Amino acid sequence: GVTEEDLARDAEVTTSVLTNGMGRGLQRYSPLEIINKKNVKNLVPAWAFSFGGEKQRGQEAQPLVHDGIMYVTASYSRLYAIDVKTGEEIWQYDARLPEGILPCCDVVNRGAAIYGDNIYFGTLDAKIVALDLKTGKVKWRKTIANYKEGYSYTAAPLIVKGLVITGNSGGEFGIVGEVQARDAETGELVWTRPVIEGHMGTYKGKPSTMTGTLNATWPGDMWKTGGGATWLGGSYDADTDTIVFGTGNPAPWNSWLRAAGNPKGTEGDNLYAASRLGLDPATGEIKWHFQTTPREGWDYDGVNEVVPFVDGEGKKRFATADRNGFFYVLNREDGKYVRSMPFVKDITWAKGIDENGRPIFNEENRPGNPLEADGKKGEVVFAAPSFLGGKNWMPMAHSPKTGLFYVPSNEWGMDIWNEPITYKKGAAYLGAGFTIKPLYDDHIGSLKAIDPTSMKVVWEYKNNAPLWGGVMTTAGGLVFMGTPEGYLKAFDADTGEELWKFQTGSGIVGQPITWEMDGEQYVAVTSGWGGAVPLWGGEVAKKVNYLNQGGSVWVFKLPRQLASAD
Ligand SMILES: O=C(O)c1cc(C(=O)O)c2c(n1)C(=O)C(=O)c1cc(C(=O)O)[nH]c1-2
Ligand SMILES: [Ca+2]
Repeated sequence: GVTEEDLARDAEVTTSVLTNGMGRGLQRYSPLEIINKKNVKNLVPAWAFSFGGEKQRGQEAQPLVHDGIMYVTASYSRLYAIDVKTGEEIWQYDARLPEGILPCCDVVNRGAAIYGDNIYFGTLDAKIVALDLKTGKVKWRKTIANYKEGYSYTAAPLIVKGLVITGNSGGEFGIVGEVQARDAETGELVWTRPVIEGHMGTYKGKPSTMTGTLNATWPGDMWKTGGGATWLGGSYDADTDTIVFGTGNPAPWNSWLRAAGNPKGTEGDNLYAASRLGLDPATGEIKWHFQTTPREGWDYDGVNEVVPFVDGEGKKRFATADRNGFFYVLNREDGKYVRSMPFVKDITWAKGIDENGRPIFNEENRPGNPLEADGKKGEVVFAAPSFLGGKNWMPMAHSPKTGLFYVPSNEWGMDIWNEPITYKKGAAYLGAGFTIKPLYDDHIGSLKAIDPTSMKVVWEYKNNAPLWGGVMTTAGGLVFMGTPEGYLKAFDADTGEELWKFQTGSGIVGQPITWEMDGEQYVAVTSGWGGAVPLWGGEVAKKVNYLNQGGSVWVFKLPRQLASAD
């Protein structure tokens, strides 16, 4: 079976991909260099596999490869085991979702996790399932939360020291964000860590510690339905033995309902929504927090992946590119702010970031309070980035070789306004309206190579449609990324020059991987347009409504005889 040591070495071992992120640090970097800048043009398809049915919605998964089998999840909470040599199906599992599930942003699933003889994945009805790797038989199935209250699940689980660690989704329904750890063998809960102040964590079935201080940064009872969904899963920094989870938007979106009126210092910050939390994997206790958007009011979820790396000065850091448009470097020991830069162009909501990492707000760019207007609709503001973010869920990659981060971003804005809202269990809890708009005629998507030490953009690749897929980089000097237009592309990691592309037949919102088999290097990515853009993208959704849906995984290889060819 797969051990903790195997997971710890996943970033270095090139013959398998056992974890989300190609290593629990989520660098999405492969030391493989069989495919390089010169020969990448000879990359050809090896096989493709269809997920079948009418269920062709967004395919956001990262595949895994282990012991001759590819494991890949698909929309509507399905999981496939495929012979990695031939592309033939070995088994499939369909979670058969109940009526009435409430995912905010398409029926996506971002991937699975392998440990022991099991594979684990979460389903849209907020359950976590353990399946036998060889047969696909269910070993156990546990409830993360009640889907009827608006909870769902879309992320890849994280495995650390025999624990299956999951977050939750539902920030648009007034749920409470939480991280849970289960015994991988039995599925029994070991600890829970709610992320909103005032809620009680548990350890082995007993109350552990309260998160924060009751009513310190939330007015009245608003903490009870405060959001902060931990919907993108976490990373693990082995050097400091810390699990890092981001937390989503506070609920409701209307930030006037979460405002101060509270004399205790950090009034109305709404901790720990729109934050990053460093957790102790053994107990779920919070070691540190860093809030990117206090009293968030534009739907800037703070869930983005936190990636441990070593910077140009040899210091151990974390990097994270927030939905709010700023790229942050944090200290690895305590999560303290080190430096930041805007990574999209026309940020309106903040003038910048102060020396403590706190945004310097443009208060006039906060959507207005309905109570200061006609009581029904507050003042409309045009804000950028749009609520879908300078960067949404799609993960960046880091190359220790170039030292750069490759950040998939989008340049767009929105009209946004607030409305009154009261909480009703299982109903949308926004108190806001919005229309997303492009900022430039020729592009929305922008892949940026960012130097995390000098804080400069080294190169940029502009894409017409918004980017919605993950990025991967390799020691061969390459960056791989898919586009909604359907291409998987390879770029020169130093210059951004496009070196190869292949049309997969539907938009790519998946996450590429690479591995080595019989001395040849392979690349795989899922294809199938979807996710939040077609559902929530306003004028941008109209602009890209010609894109076709799909549902497949594509596998490419560099044939041995073409590895040295010009
Ligand atoms: O607050 C939440 O619980 C939550 C969950 C999810 C999700 O689980 O997919 C998304 C969002 N928020 C969100 O704000 C968002 O823009 C988004 C985009 C996507 C996607 O897969 O395209 N999911 C989500
Ligand atoms: Ca959200």
